[in-house]
Amino acid sequence: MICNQTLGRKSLIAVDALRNPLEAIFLQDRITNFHLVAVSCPDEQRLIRLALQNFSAKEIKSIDSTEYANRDIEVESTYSMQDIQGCLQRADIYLSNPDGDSRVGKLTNLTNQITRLISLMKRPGIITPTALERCMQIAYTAKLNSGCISRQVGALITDNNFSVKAIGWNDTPHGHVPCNLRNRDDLLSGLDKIAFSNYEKNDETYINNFKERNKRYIKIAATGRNVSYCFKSEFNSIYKTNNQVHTRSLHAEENAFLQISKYGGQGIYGGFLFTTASPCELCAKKAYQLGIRKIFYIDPYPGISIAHIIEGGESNPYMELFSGAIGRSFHKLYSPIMAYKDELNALAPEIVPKGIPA
Ligand SMILES: Nc1ccn([C@H]2C[C@H](O)[C@@H](COP(=O)(O)O)O2)c(=O)n1
Repeated sequence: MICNQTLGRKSLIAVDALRNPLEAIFLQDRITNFHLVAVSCPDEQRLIRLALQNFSAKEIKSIDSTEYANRDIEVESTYSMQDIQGCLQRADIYLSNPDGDSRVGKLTNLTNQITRLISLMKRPGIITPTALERCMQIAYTAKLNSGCISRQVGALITDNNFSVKAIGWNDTPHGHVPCNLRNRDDLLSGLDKIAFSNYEKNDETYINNFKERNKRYIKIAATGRNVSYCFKSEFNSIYKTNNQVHTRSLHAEENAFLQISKYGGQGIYGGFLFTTASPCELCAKKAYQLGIRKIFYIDPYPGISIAHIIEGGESNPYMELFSGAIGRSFHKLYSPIMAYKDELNALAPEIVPKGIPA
């Protein structure tokens, strides 16, 4: 919020539209009261809406090829091009706009969310977080524990009253060394033996491929960086596959489900799953089988798990895009500047009732 000196009024500034995550990070790092707001809706709704606005299938394909282009990190222009997915992952606030109708007067759902947000920006702590925000914030915090070098995901399971039953993040099984703490040179020079599997240490095809791929990282190792690696990528590069099963980590959702089997707890039939990335096919099957009723998510994880698993059969869990503040914006918007009681008292001079000695 800035003060417009000519009019003597406070203003909020909306920048429309940021589509590059580095641009967004630049502003997030420099402006304390900057909130990166992602307005999104389920993909099928997005397509309906574009069609309602008379975009042809060809035009939609062309927009998508720019906004959701495949990224090659070795090409310099990658860092300045549009990357909606990258921006979604960096957002501080998510607004969900699932209505098929895009006429402004009809956007009550979106308008309500924006009104709430502006009230919080003007007066942090004026209301408390929603149950969805509270729960997703826990999942969001949990994800930072992940030692996965590809993507960090956090998950939370609650019953249908939002009472927390388990949390999880994607990581290797307890006892295995997480990927961020392993390095290529240790495997090749036979150090840190416990960190590597017998397969990695002994399979000739794997080792030969690994040595070949290692050449590109030699310069980086010389700078002192820990050159860790993703086993899934190494393995898939040999057999020219893209098999997710080879990830060393348990998925965040799976880990949360397993906490209950491991340490005991309450059944979660009919409960809710909060996850920072929508579930893959394997986790979607587990959630379905466990009788999870609603799945709240932030990033759509690529794949067919929603259409193929979640929407199949007749006891479908309901998928809901998360809406609300997360991470640093959660703290900024919900931390009152001073206790509200003190603010009211400071504004209203005390009245001493008659008859009571001062
Ligand atoms: N719903 C999801 C999606 C992914 N992951 C985790 C598993 C791997 O650790 C990592 C894989 O990310 P990527 O497929 O981007 O390599 O993310 C997860 O825990 N839950």
